Amino acid sequence: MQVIQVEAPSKTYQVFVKSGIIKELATYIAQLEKKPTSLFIITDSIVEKLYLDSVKQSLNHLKIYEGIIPSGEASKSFEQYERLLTIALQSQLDRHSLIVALGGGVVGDIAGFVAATYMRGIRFIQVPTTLLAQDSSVGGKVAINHPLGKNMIGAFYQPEMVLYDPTCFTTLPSEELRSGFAEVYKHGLINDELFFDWLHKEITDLTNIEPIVIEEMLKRSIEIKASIVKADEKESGIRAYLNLGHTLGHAIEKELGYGKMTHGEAVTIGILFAMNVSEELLKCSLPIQELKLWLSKLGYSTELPKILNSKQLLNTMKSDKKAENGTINMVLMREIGKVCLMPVKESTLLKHLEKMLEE
Ligand SMILES: NC(=O)c1ccc[n+]([C@@H]2O[C@H](COP(=O)([O-])OP(=O)(O)OC[C@H]3O[C@@H](n4cnc5c(N)ncnc54)[C@H](O)[C@@H]3O)[C@@H](O)[C@H]2O)c1
Ligand SMILES: O=C(O)C(=O)C[C@@H](O)[C@H](O)[C@H](O)COP(=O)(O)O
Ligand SMILES: [Zn+2]
Repeated sequence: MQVIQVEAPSKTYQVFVKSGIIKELATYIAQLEKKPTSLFIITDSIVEKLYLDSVKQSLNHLKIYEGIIPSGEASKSFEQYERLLTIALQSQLDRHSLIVALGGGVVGDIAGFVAATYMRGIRFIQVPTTLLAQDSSVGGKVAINHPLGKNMIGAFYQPEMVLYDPTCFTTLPSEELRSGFAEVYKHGLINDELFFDWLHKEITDLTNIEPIVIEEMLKRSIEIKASIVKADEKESGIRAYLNLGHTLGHAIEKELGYGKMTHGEAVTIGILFAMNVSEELLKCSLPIQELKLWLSKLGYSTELPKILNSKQLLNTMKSDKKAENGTINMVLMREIGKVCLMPVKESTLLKHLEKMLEE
Protein backbone atom coordinates (compact mmCIF):
# COMPACT_ATOMS: atom_id res chain seq x y z
CA MET A 1 0.00 0.00 0.00
CA GLN A 2 1.15 3.55 -0.77
CA VAL A 3 0.25 6.26 1.73
CA ILE A 4 0.67 9.88 0.71
CA GLN A 5 0.13 12.61 3.27
CA VAL A 6 -1.61 15.81 2.14
CA GLU A 7 -0.69 18.64 4.51
CA ALA A 8 -3.13 21.30 3.36
CA PRO A 9 -3.14 24.30 5.72
CA SER A 10 -6.83 23.71 6.56
CA LYS A 11 -6.51 19.94 7.08
CA THR A 12 -3.97 17.11 7.00
CA TYR A 13 -5.21 13.83 5.56
CA GLN A 14 -3.95 10.72 3.85
CA VAL A 15 -4.36 9.19 0.44
CA PHE A 16 -4.30 5.39 0.69
CA VAL A 17 -3.58 3.64 -2.61
CA LYS A 18 -4.29 -0.08 -2.39
CA SER A 19 -5.82 -2.75 -4.61
CA GLY A 20 -9.11 -3.91 -3.10
CA ILE A 21 -9.42 -0.99 -0.68
CA ILE A 22 -13.02 -0.24 -1.78
CA LYS A 23 -14.07 -3.42 0.01
CA GLU A 24 -12.49 -2.21 3.25
CA LEU A 25 -14.25 1.11 3.71
CA ALA A 26 -15.58 0.20 7.15
CA THR A 27 -12.05 -0.24 8.53
CA TYR A 28 -11.04 3.24 7.41
CA ILE A 29 -14.29 4.89 8.49
CA ALA A 30 -13.79 3.35 11.94
CA GLN A 31 -10.54 5.33 12.18
CA LEU A 32 -12.36 8.66 12.01
CA GLU A 33 -12.23 10.61 15.26
CA LYS A 34 -16.03 10.63 15.49
CA LYS A 35 -18.14 7.74 14.21
CA PRO A 36 -20.58 8.97 11.51
CA THR A 37 -24.27 8.87 12.35
CA SER A 38 -25.07 7.88 8.76
CA LEU A 39 -23.45 7.61 5.34
CA PHE A 40 -24.57 9.27 2.12
CA ILE A 41 -22.92 7.49 -0.80
CA ILE A 42 -22.91 9.66 -3.91
CA THR A 43 -22.02 7.88 -7.13
CA ASP A 44 -22.95 7.86 -10.83
CA SER A 45 -25.09 5.52 -12.91
CA ILE A 46 -22.10 3.58 -14.33
CA VAL A 47 -20.03 3.29 -11.15
CA GLU A 48 -23.16 2.26 -9.23
CA LYS A 49 -23.50 -0.87 -11.34
CA LEU A 50 -19.80 -1.71 -11.22
CA TYR A 51 -18.76 -0.97 -7.64
CA LEU A 52 -21.55 0.11 -5.28
CA ASP A 53 -22.27 -3.40 -3.98
CA SER A 54 -18.57 -4.05 -3.27
CA VAL A 55 -18.36 -0.80 -1.34
CA LYS A 56 -21.52 -1.47 0.66
CA GLN A 57 -20.38 -4.98 1.51
CA SER A 58 -18.32 -3.88 4.53
CA LEU A 59 -20.74 -1.21 5.68
CA ASN A 60 -23.83 -3.13 6.76
CA HIS A 61 -23.67 -1.91 10.35
CA LEU A 62 -24.13 1.71 9.24
CA LYS A 63 -27.21 3.63 8.11
CA ILE A 64 -26.69 4.16 4.37
CA TYR A 65 -28.41 6.50 1.91
CA GLU A 66 -27.61 6.75 -1.78
CA GLY A 67 -27.60 9.51 -4.38
CA ILE A 68 -27.03 8.37 -7.96
CA ILE A 69 -26.34 10.99 -10.63
CA PRO A 70 -26.32 10.26 -14.37
CA SER A 71 -22.79 9.46 -15.54
CA GLY A 72 -20.94 12.34 -17.23
CA GLU A 73 -19.85 15.96 -17.04
CA ALA A 74 -23.38 17.32 -17.60
CA SER A 75 -24.21 16.15 -14.07
CA LYS A 76 -21.98 18.78 -12.46
CA SER A 77 -25.08 20.94 -12.61
CA PHE A 78 -27.35 23.01 -10.36
CA GLU A 79 -30.10 20.47 -11.03
CA GLN A 80 -28.12 17.47 -9.75
CA TYR A 81 -26.67 19.53 -6.88
CA GLU A 82 -30.18 20.47 -5.72
CA ARG A 83 -31.39 16.89 -6.15
CA LEU A 84 -28.55 15.55 -3.97
CA LEU A 85 -29.24 18.16 -1.28
CA THR A 86 -32.92 17.19 -1.33
CA ILE A 87 -32.02 13.52 -0.79
CA ALA A 88 -29.68 14.57 2.03
CA LEU A 89 -32.46 16.56 3.72
CA GLN A 90 -35.11 13.89 3.19
CA SER A 91 -32.71 11.31 4.67
CA GLN A 92 -32.22 13.59 7.66
CA LEU A 93 -28.46 13.63 7.39
CA ASP A 94 -27.08 15.53 10.34
CA ARG A 95 -23.83 17.35 11.02
CA HIS A 96 -22.14 14.06 11.96
CA SER A 97 -23.11 12.23 8.76
CA LEU A 98 -20.41 11.36 6.24
CA ILE A 99 -20.59 11.74 2.48
CA VAL A 100 -18.77 9.09 0.43
CA ALA A 101 -17.86 10.26 -3.09
CA LEU A 102 -17.59 7.02 -5.08
CA GLY A 103 -16.57 7.70 -8.67
CA GLY A 104 -14.47 9.91 -10.90
CA GLY A 105 -13.87 13.64 -10.85
CA VAL A 106 -17.49 14.48 -11.63
CA VAL A 107 -18.76 12.64 -8.57
CA GLY A 108 -15.87 13.88 -6.42
CA ASP A 109 -16.44 17.51 -7.41
CA ILE A 110 -20.22 17.58 -6.92
CA ALA A 111 -20.27 15.36 -3.82
CA GLY A 112 -17.51 17.50 -2.29
CA PHE A 113 -19.54 20.62 -3.00
CA VAL A 114 -22.63 19.06 -1.40
CA ALA A 115 -20.46 18.20 1.63
CA ALA A 116 -19.02 21.72 1.74
CA THR A 117 -22.43 23.36 1.75
CA TYR A 118 -24.89 20.97 3.46
CA MET A 119 -25.56 22.50 6.88
CA ARG A 120 -22.50 24.71 6.16
CA GLY A 121 -20.22 21.72 5.86
CA ILE A 122 -20.15 18.04 6.81
CA ARG A 123 -17.33 15.50 6.43
CA PHE A 124 -16.69 13.61 3.21
CA ILE A 125 -14.29 11.00 1.91
CA GLN A 126 -13.13 10.49 -1.65
CA VAL A 127 -13.24 6.98 -3.13
CA PRO A 128 -11.91 7.61 -6.64
CA THR A 129 -12.51 5.16 -9.46
CA THR A 130 -10.83 6.89 -12.43
CA LEU A 131 -7.21 7.63 -13.31
CA LEU A 132 -8.10 11.31 -13.59
CA ALA A 133 -9.09 11.31 -9.93
CA GLN A 134 -5.43 11.08 -8.83
CA ASP A 135 -5.76 14.83 -9.47
CA SER A 136 -9.39 15.62 -8.60
CA SER A 137 -9.64 13.68 -5.33
CA VAL A 138 -6.67 15.51 -3.82
CA GLY A 139 -6.50 19.17 -2.89
CA GLY A 140 -10.07 20.12 -2.05
CA LYS A 141 -11.28 21.94 -5.16
CA VAL A 142 -14.99 21.03 -5.28
CA ALA A 143 -17.44 22.56 -7.72
CA ILE A 144 -20.28 22.42 -10.19
CA ASN A 145 -20.38 24.00 -13.65
CA HIS A 146 -22.46 26.99 -14.75
CA PRO A 147 -23.77 27.09 -18.33
CA LEU A 148 -21.39 30.07 -18.72
CA GLY A 149 -18.26 28.43 -17.35
CA LYS A 150 -16.54 25.38 -15.84
CA ASN A 151 -16.33 24.95 -12.07
CA MET A 152 -17.66 28.45 -11.54
CA ILE A 153 -19.61 27.61 -8.39
CA GLY A 154 -17.51 25.88 -5.77
CA ALA A 155 -15.33 25.91 -2.71
CA PHE A 156 -12.01 24.76 -1.31
CA TYR A 157 -13.05 21.94 1.01
CA GLN A 158 -10.74 19.06 1.91
CA PRO A 159 -11.87 15.44 2.37
CA GLU A 160 -11.19 13.41 5.53
CA MET A 161 -9.26 10.84 3.51
CA VAL A 162 -8.88 9.41 0.01
CA LEU A 163 -9.23 5.65 -0.53
CA TYR A 164 -7.88 4.86 -3.99
CA ASP A 165 -8.30 1.42 -5.54
CA PRO A 166 -6.33 1.13 -8.81
CA THR A 167 -8.09 -2.14 -9.71
CA CYS A 168 -11.02 0.08 -10.73
CA PHE A 169 -8.95 1.15 -13.76
CA THR A 170 -9.51 -2.29 -15.35
CA THR A 171 -13.07 -1.28 -16.30
CA LEU A 172 -12.20 2.22 -17.56
CA PRO A 173 -12.72 2.85 -21.30
CA SER A 174 -9.57 3.94 -23.16
CA GLU A 175 -10.76 7.53 -23.64
CA GLU A 176 -11.10 7.85 -19.87
CA LEU A 177 -7.58 6.49 -19.41
CA ARG A 178 -6.40 9.18 -21.83
CA SER A 179 -8.36 11.81 -19.97
CA GLY A 180 -6.78 10.82 -16.67
CA PHE A 181 -3.27 10.43 -18.03
CA ALA A 182 -3.33 14.05 -19.25
CA GLU A 183 -3.43 15.24 -15.63
CA VAL A 184 -0.59 12.85 -14.79
CA TYR A 185 1.87 14.01 -17.47
CA LYS A 186 0.75 17.61 -16.71
CA HIS A 187 2.21 17.15 -13.21
CA GLY A 188 5.52 16.14 -14.82
CA LEU A 189 5.49 19.12 -17.18
CA ILE A 190 4.90 21.67 -14.43
CA ASN A 191 7.07 20.27 -11.69
CA ASP A 192 9.32 17.32 -12.40
CA GLU A 193 11.31 16.74 -15.56
CA LEU A 194 12.61 13.37 -14.38
CA PHE A 195 9.05 12.15 -13.80
CA PHE A 196 7.99 13.41 -17.23
CA ASP A 197 10.95 11.66 -18.90
CA TRP A 198 10.16 8.47 -16.99
CA LEU A 199 6.53 8.60 -18.15
CA HIS A 200 7.64 9.26 -21.73
CA LYS A 201 9.83 6.16 -21.62
CA GLU A 202 7.48 3.83 -19.71
CA ILE A 203 4.05 4.68 -21.12
CA THR A 204 3.58 3.41 -24.65
CA ASP A 205 0.07 1.94 -24.33
CA LEU A 206 -2.41 3.30 -21.81
CA THR A 207 -4.49 0.13 -21.87
CA ASN A 208 -1.54 -2.03 -20.90
CA ILE A 209 0.48 -0.55 -18.06
CA GLU A 210 2.30 -2.83 -15.60
CA PRO A 211 0.75 -2.63 -12.09
CA ILE A 212 4.12 -1.60 -10.65
CA VAL A 213 4.30 1.30 -13.11
CA ILE A 214 0.72 2.33 -12.25
CA GLU A 215 1.64 2.34 -8.57
CA GLU A 216 4.77 4.46 -9.11
CA MET A 217 2.93 6.80 -11.46
CA LEU A 218 0.08 7.41 -8.97
CA LYS A 219 2.49 7.90 -6.09
CA ARG A 220 4.64 10.53 -7.80
CA SER A 221 1.70 12.30 -9.40
CA ILE A 222 -0.19 12.57 -6.08
CA GLU A 223 3.00 13.68 -4.28
CA ILE A 224 3.43 16.54 -6.74
CA LYS A 225 -0.18 17.64 -6.33
CA ALA A 226 0.06 17.37 -2.53
CA SER A 227 3.23 19.44 -2.38
CA ILE A 228 1.63 22.26 -4.38
CA VAL A 229 -1.57 22.19 -2.30
CA LYS A 230 0.53 22.30 0.87
CA ALA A 231 2.30 25.43 -0.34
CA ASP A 232 -0.80 27.22 -1.67
CA GLU A 233 -4.14 25.65 -0.79
CA LYS A 234 -6.39 28.49 -1.98
CA GLU A 235 -4.55 29.35 -5.21
CA SER A 236 -3.11 32.71 -4.33
CA GLY A 237 0.14 31.78 -6.07
CA ILE A 238 1.76 28.59 -7.34
CA ARG A 239 -1.38 26.42 -7.24
CA ALA A 240 -2.32 28.16 -10.47
CA TYR A 241 0.44 26.10 -12.14
CA LEU A 242 -1.87 23.07 -11.84
CA ASN A 243 -4.01 24.92 -14.35
CA LEU A 244 -1.54 24.40 -17.22
CA GLY A 245 -3.67 23.78 -20.33
CA HIS A 246 -6.92 24.65 -18.57
CA THR A 247 -7.52 28.20 -19.84
CA LEU A 248 -8.19 26.83 -23.30
CA GLY A 249 -9.16 23.32 -22.09
CA HIS A 250 -12.11 24.59 -20.05
CA ALA A 251 -13.19 26.87 -22.91
CA ILE A 252 -13.19 23.87 -25.30
CA GLU A 253 -15.33 21.84 -22.87
CA LYS A 254 -17.83 24.67 -22.49
CA GLU A 255 -17.97 25.59 -26.17
CA LEU A 256 -18.43 21.99 -27.35
CA GLY A 257 -21.02 21.38 -24.62
CA TYR A 258 -20.09 19.73 -21.30
CA GLY A 259 -19.23 16.08 -21.80
CA LYS A 260 -18.64 16.19 -25.56
CA MET A 261 -14.88 15.93 -25.06
CA THR A 262 -13.30 14.51 -21.91
CA HIS A 263 -11.66 16.99 -19.53
CA GLY A 264 -8.15 15.56 -19.96
CA GLU A 265 -8.36 15.42 -23.74
CA ALA A 266 -9.40 19.10 -23.81
CA VAL A 267 -6.57 19.93 -21.38
CA THR A 268 -4.09 18.17 -23.69
CA ILE A 269 -5.05 20.49 -26.56
CA GLY A 270 -4.83 23.37 -24.09
CA ILE A 271 -1.32 22.30 -23.05
CA LEU A 272 -0.11 22.21 -26.68
CA PHE A 273 -1.64 25.67 -27.16
CA ALA A 274 0.10 26.98 -24.02
CA MET A 275 3.39 25.58 -25.30
CA ASN A 276 2.98 27.41 -28.65
CA VAL A 277 2.25 30.68 -26.83
CA SER A 278 5.19 30.05 -24.45
CA GLU A 279 7.65 29.64 -27.32
CA GLU A 280 6.65 33.03 -28.70
CA LEU A 281 6.46 35.00 -25.46
CA LEU A 282 9.25 33.40 -23.46
CA LYS A 283 11.56 32.91 -26.44
CA CYS A 284 12.14 29.31 -25.45
CA SER A 285 12.25 26.10 -27.40
CA LEU A 286 9.97 23.32 -26.19
CA PRO A 287 9.74 19.71 -27.47
CA ILE A 288 6.25 20.29 -28.93
CA GLN A 289 6.57 17.96 -31.93
CA GLU A 290 8.02 15.17 -29.77
CA LEU A 291 5.16 15.54 -27.28
CA LYS A 292 2.57 15.55 -30.08
CA LEU A 293 4.02 12.38 -31.55
CA TRP A 294 3.92 10.56 -28.21
CA LEU A 295 0.37 11.77 -27.49
CA SER A 296 -0.85 10.74 -30.96
CA LYS A 297 0.61 7.27 -30.43
CA LEU A 298 -1.34 7.11 -27.16
CA GLY A 299 -4.53 7.92 -29.09
CA TYR A 300 -4.97 11.61 -28.27
CA SER A 301 -6.23 14.08 -30.81
CA THR A 302 -3.80 17.00 -30.73
CA GLU A 303 -5.94 19.28 -32.88
CA LEU A 304 -8.48 21.90 -31.93
CA PRO A 305 -11.87 20.67 -33.23
CA LYS A 306 -12.62 22.58 -36.46
CA ILE A 307 -16.22 23.32 -35.42
CA LEU A 308 -14.90 25.69 -32.76
CA ASN A 309 -14.66 29.41 -33.37
CA SER A 310 -11.54 31.34 -32.31
CA LYS A 311 -13.36 34.52 -31.22
CA GLN A 312 -15.92 32.56 -29.23
CA LEU A 313 -13.15 30.56 -27.53
CA LEU A 314 -11.28 33.75 -26.68
CA ASN A 315 -14.43 35.24 -25.21
CA THR A 316 -14.93 32.21 -22.97
CA MET A 317 -11.24 32.24 -21.96
CA LYS A 318 -11.81 35.74 -20.55
CA SER A 319 -14.00 34.29 -17.81
CA ASP A 320 -11.25 31.89 -16.69
CA LYS A 321 -10.74 32.13 -12.92
CA LYS A 322 -7.14 33.30 -13.36
CA ALA A 323 -8.21 36.37 -15.35
CA GLU A 324 -7.85 39.77 -13.72
CA ASN A 325 -9.73 42.85 -14.82
CA GLY A 326 -10.48 41.25 -18.17
CA THR A 327 -6.81 40.30 -18.79
CA ILE A 328 -6.20 36.64 -19.44
CA ASN A 329 -3.42 35.10 -17.33
CA MET A 330 -2.05 31.84 -18.62
CA VAL A 331 0.29 29.21 -17.26
CA LEU A 332 3.24 29.19 -19.65
CA MET A 333 6.23 26.86 -19.84
CA ARG A 334 9.87 27.96 -19.81
CA GLU A 335 11.11 24.37 -20.02
CA ILE A 336 9.89 20.98 -18.85
CA GLY A 337 9.40 21.23 -15.09
CA LYS A 338 9.44 25.06 -15.05
CA VAL A 339 6.28 27.11 -15.53
CA CYS A 340 5.06 30.62 -14.75
CA LEU A 341 1.81 32.62 -14.79
CA MET A 342 1.73 35.49 -17.26
CA PRO A 343 -0.75 37.95 -18.77
CA VAL A 344 -1.21 37.28 -22.48
CA LYS A 345 -2.60 39.78 -25.00
CA GLU A 346 -5.84 38.90 -26.75
CA SER A 347 -4.21 39.45 -30.15
CA THR A 348 -1.53 36.85 -29.34
CA LEU A 349 -4.12 34.34 -28.17
CA LEU A 350 -6.32 34.90 -31.20
CA LYS A 351 -3.37 34.43 -33.55
CA HIS A 352 -2.42 31.09 -31.98
CA LEU A 353 -6.04 29.91 -31.84
CA GLU A 354 -6.44 30.64 -35.55
CA LYS A 355 -3.16 28.92 -36.34
CA MET A 356 -4.24 25.82 -34.42
CA LEU A 357 -7.61 25.78 -36.16
CA GLU A 358 -5.87 25.80 -39.54
CA GLU A 359 -3.59 22.83 -38.69
N1 LIG B 1 -11.24 19.03 -8.25
C1 LIG B 1 -10.14 18.97 -8.97
O1 LIG B 1 -9.05 19.30 -8.50
C2 LIG B 1 -10.22 18.43 -10.35
C3 LIG B 1 -9.03 18.04 -11.00
C4 LIG B 1 -9.15 17.53 -12.29
C5 LIG B 1 -10.39 17.37 -12.88
N2 LIG B 1 -11.49 17.73 -12.20
C6 LIG B 1 -12.83 17.50 -12.77
O2 LIG B 1 -13.02 16.10 -12.86
C7 LIG B 1 -13.97 15.82 -13.87
C8 LIG B 1 -13.48 14.69 -14.74
O3 LIG B 1 -13.30 13.55 -13.95
P1 LIG B 1 -13.29 12.10 -14.60
O4 LIG B 1 -12.46 12.10 -15.81
O5 LIG B 1 -12.98 11.15 -13.52
O6 LIG B 1 -14.77 12.00 -15.12
P2 LIG B 1 -16.07 11.17 -14.67
O7 LIG B 1 -16.24 11.23 -13.20
O8 LIG B 1 -17.18 11.66 -15.51
O9 LIG B 1 -15.70 9.69 -15.09
C9 LIG B 1 -15.49 9.42 -16.44
C10 LIG B 1 -16.45 8.33 -16.97
O10 LIG B 1 -16.01 7.08 -16.46
C11 LIG B 1 -17.06 6.41 -15.75
N3 LIG B 1 -16.37 5.68 -14.71
C12 LIG B 1 -15.87 6.12 -13.55
N4 LIG B 1 -15.16 5.18 -12.94
C13 LIG B 1 -15.22 4.10 -13.74
C14 LIG B 1 -14.64 2.81 -13.69
N5 LIG B 1 -13.82 2.45 -12.71
N6 LIG B 1 -14.90 1.94 -14.70
C15 LIG B 1 -15.70 2.32 -15.76
N7 LIG B 1 -16.24 3.52 -15.88
C16 LIG B 1 -16.00 4.41 -14.88
C17 LIG B 1 -17.99 7.51 -15.33
O11 LIG B 1 -19.30 7.02 -15.15
C18 LIG B 1 -17.88 8.47 -16.51
O12 LIG B 1 -18.71 8.01 -17.56
C19 LIG B 1 -14.18 17.12 -14.64
O13 LIG B 1 -15.39 17.68 -14.27
C20 LIG B 1 -13.02 17.99 -14.17
O14 LIG B 1 -13.35 19.34 -14.24
C21 LIG B 1 -11.44 18.25 -10.95
O1 LIG C 1 -6.21 21.42 -8.26
C1 LIG C 1 -6.04 22.41 -8.98
O2 LIG C 1 -5.74 23.51 -8.51
C2 LIG C 1 -6.21 22.30 -10.43
O3 LIG C 1 -6.20 23.31 -11.12
C3 LIG C 1 -6.38 20.95 -11.01
C4 LIG C 1 -7.09 20.94 -12.36
O4 LIG C 1 -6.65 19.78 -13.03
C5 LIG C 1 -8.61 20.84 -12.22
O5 LIG C 1 -9.19 20.63 -13.48
C6 LIG C 1 -9.30 21.97 -11.50
O6 LIG C 1 -10.63 21.63 -11.21
C7 LIG C 1 -9.34 23.25 -12.30
O7 LIG C 1 -9.72 24.26 -11.44
P1 LIG C 1 -10.32 25.64 -11.87
O8 LIG C 1 -10.04 26.49 -10.68
O9 LIG C 1 -9.59 26.11 -13.09
O10 LIG C 1 -11.76 25.43 -12.14
ZN1 LIG D 1 -7.92 19.46 -14.76
